[in-house]
Amino acid sequence: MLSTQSSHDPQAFTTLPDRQPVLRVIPMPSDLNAHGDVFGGWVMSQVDLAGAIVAQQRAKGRVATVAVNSFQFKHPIAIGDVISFYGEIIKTGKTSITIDVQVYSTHQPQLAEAHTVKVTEAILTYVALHQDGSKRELPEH
Ligand SMILES: CC(=O)SCCNC(=O)CCNC(=O)[C@H](O)C(C)(C)COP(=O)(O)OP(=O)(O)OC[C@H]1O[C@@H](n2cnc3c(N)ncnc32)[C@H](O)[C@@H]1OP(=O)(O)O
Repeated sequence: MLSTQSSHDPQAFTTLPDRQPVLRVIPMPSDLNAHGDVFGGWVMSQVDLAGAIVAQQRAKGRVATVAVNSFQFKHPIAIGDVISFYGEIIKTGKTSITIDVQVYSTHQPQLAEAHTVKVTEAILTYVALHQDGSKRELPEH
């Protein structure tokens, strides 16, 4: 049976951050696991993309993911939910950029009873690359 609720727990309900998301997508039926919830690997892929968008802006060019430092799935995502990804730089080094990615799921956004739940938190590190794939120093801001 397909899951149609992100979370039944009103205590988990929250509001979206007051800033633009990096990415906003709706999962499709092909993104579900055998139990009808959105597959964790799909979420990880979208989180990697969202973090990479922020890292590329800071690096002013190509980056690669060097580490997934932490990843927590806090609540399931249901098909049809609108998933919003927010990314923030929390650390930079000589060649690396560490991004905190927060993921929110909004159920039935078109209806008055819409609700939003924070579903995932992750921290990833990216490295700035030359076109040949070797690492490079981050540019000044
Ligand atoms: C969106 C995508 O591209 S997904 C693709 C999947 N990712 C990839 O294919 C990347 C494969 N990896 C690589 O090509 C190489 O490891 C590179 C080019 C990214 C890095 O080269 P290395 O010689 O290993 O780099 P090095 O060990 O010096 O680390 C580079 C930086 O990453 C940081 N870093 C390396 N490993 C980690 C880690 N596990 N956690 C956090 N930071 C790390 C280092 O601290 C360093 O940061 P700094 O320069 O800001 O001090």
